[in-house]
Amino acid sequence: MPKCVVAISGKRKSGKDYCTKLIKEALTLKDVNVSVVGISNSLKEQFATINGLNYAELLTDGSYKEQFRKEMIEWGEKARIKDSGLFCRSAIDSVIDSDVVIVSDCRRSTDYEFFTSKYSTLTVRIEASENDRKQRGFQFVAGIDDAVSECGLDDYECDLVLYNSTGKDLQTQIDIIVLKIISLTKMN
Ligand SMILES: Nc1ncnc2c1ncn2[C@@H]1O[C@H](COP(=O)(O)OP(=O)(O)OP(=O)(O)O)[C@@H](O)[C@H]1O
Repeated sequence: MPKCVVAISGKRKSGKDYCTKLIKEALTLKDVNVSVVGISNSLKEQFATINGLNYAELLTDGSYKEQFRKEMIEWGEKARIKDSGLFCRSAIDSVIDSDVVIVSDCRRSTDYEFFTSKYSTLTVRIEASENDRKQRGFQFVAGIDDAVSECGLDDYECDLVLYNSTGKDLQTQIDIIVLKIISLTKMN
């Protein structure tokens, strides 16, 4: 069972994956046994298994994923109504022996409820200016960026906020988060 779950959220192109990678590298340098999982990957894996599809292709942004996108979203919503923790559970079950698990894409309050109720969890919000996000490829899409799947955690009070914008000292913030994670692993 993980000693610490780092549950990351943030708007599109805020840098969730980028910061996850930096946190993972910094923890690995300190000999911490750490894994990274994604809730949306867990959804895609289950959808692929049930429908006999190519999971690896569903992970890419190509036309294969686009063919199944709508159906996959609808299936995921129905599955979440029955069991809101389904994809969180299957994501973390795959790495249950790691001391630290970073969940790189929490989007809904039910995701945070799942992890905080079961594990010693550090909730981390990645913040970036809209300008920086746009430079990283963000474009507002109605129906996506104003939906619960993107805004569900906007008002959640996370334990830590990481400012990943131009002019912010990201590395110092990563160092602080890493110390906090290590202290949590020592308490459990
Ligand atoms: N501090 C940074 N310095 C340089 N490049 C960055 C920084 N933060 C993010 N990026 C780049 O911006 C792009 C988007 O970042 P990333 O994929 O981490 O965002 P995300 O929040 O995971 O996006 P999405 O919500 O679409 O999954 C990537 O190409 C990443 O390498």
